Amino acid sequence: MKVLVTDPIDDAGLDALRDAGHEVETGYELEGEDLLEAVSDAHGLIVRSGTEVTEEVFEAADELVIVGRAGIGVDNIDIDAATDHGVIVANAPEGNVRAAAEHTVAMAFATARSIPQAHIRLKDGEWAKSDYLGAELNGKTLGVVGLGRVGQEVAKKLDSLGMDIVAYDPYISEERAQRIGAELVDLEESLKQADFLTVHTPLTPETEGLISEDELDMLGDGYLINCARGGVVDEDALAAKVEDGTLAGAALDVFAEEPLSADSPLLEHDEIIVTPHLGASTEAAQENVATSTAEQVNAALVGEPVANALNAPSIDESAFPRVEPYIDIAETAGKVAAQLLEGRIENVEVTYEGDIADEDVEFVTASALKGVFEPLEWQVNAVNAPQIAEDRGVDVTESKTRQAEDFQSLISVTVSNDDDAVTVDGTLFAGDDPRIVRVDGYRVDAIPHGKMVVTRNTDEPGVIGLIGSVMGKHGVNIAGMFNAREAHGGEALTVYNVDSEVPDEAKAELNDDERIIGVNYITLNGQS
Ligand SMILES: NC(=O)C1=CN([C@@H]2O[C@H](COP(=O)(O)OP(=O)(O)OC[C@H]3O[C@@H](n4cnc5c(N)ncnc54)[C@H](O)[C@@H]3O)[C@@H](O)[C@H]2O)C=CC1
Ligand SMILES: O=C(O)C(=O)COP(=O)(O)O
Repeated sequence: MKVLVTDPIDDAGLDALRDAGHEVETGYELEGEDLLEAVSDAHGLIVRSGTEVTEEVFEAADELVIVGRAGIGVDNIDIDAATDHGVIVANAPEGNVRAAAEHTVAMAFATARSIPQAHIRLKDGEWAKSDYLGAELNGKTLGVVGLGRVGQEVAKKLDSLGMDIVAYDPYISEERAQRIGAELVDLEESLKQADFLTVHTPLTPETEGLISEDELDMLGDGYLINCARGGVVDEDALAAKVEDGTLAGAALDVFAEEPLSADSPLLEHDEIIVTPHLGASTEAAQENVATSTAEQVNAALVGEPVANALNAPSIDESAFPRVEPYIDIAETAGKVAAQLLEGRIENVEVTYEGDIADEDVEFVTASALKGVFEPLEWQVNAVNAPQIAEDRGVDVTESKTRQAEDFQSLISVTVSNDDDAVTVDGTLFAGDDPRIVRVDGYRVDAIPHGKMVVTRNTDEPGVIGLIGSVMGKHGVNIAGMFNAREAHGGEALTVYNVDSEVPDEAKAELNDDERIIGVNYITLNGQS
């Protein structure tokens, strides 16, 4: 398969992709139409922060299975569009944390001691010793905005250098903050207390412009460090606060627009020191993130779970072998149920009984939903099926019970609306032999395969013969069948495996017979 890599990643990642047999195409300058063209036959796409992966990219990429982000921030990837197109987005959330934290610490020292400014003057032959009187970090207060992986690492490092730590992060627990020696406060308090404020949030609609003029006023004559994302800090307000001498200094690794334009006001002030988004640029970090991303792309391309998928149901790698055999039968049960229901699907319930109830089944439920929607939608997979359910206003419930009546593990998919409900149960015989064992309450033993017909009829002599002869007349060969009935003389249900599609005339002819209650032709190969 083809993996397109549009930002430079370490060779270790490229080698891992090639070793898995993929064709790797690198295109580090690709944009616009060239990017759309290059991605049109790609199965995997790997980016860093330099590529905007927009809806247009997903529209152009019919074969795309996964976008791997060799790093943390995914603000350059339209994840909603990825989900709509059934494409997994996965990042590498661990590999560059230390590098980003070390860079932040370096930037704190660099701004506090004016290292870049003094360096340039000395290179220019000027011994400007008396112009620089720096600030010590020891004994000062560090305000951390966003106490996630990087924020915590920075807090730990600067705590050990004698700083007091206050942090603002509405999504982490007091206990977590305390464990790393940080006091959780609100944003205002963190700004007021901080001598150095460091930003470590993702860029989201909520964090965009989080640090603007008012917040910088609260920081007063402190230092601001941003090695997270450009848009979190208002650059014009920052430049103005440095210009008017309010802020002592700032150190920025990231910018709202990258590469930073040469006429940015941020470049006009010596007190604002800048690096070109170097936080993750260490050999170790790049090797880590490239390897982790390549592994995830390789996994996705063979249908295995993706460890850090951001928009797909996740499965713990160690649990996957136990869950994997149920993925297909869940999808099949969903497909059969959806095709048997009369009218619109309003609810889907997926029930797990027995051993399978002990497992993390998020992916299996998503596969059942894939089965439910596949007869109705073109591009549905386990990534976008939950979203499709939400978009269509379909209520999805999942339930588990450790008790199983007749099977070691049983998966039931029920689709329903106000007027009707159909339940299809599936299991695995001998560990891996998929079977449909109940349809709408009837015990059957059907091998889910290709094309099937489900008939409901009164239980009386000659009906099966009638069905067989009508099928035969229309050239439909019956490959297998399983018949079940409520009670002698009551209603019966028969599942047939057939070798070809059942023409409408055959269905009509059967439906004309008063002994036939219903005939459903079901295909397990995508759309009906
Ligand atoms: N300069 C560089 O090269 C690098 C930049 N980064 C960036 O650093 C940032 C942090 O990365 P991680 O720590 O790994 O992410 P993370 O997801 O582990 O942590 C982010 C933290 O921000 C918090 N947060 C979210 N919204 C918030 C809000 N409105 N106010 C306050 N806190 C909020 C979250 O609760 C979370 O604890 C990301 O933007 C990432 O892209 C990461 C690595 C390298
Ligand atoms: O991992 C992140 O979030 C980073 O910002 C690193 O970006 P990069 O991979 O160096 O473009």
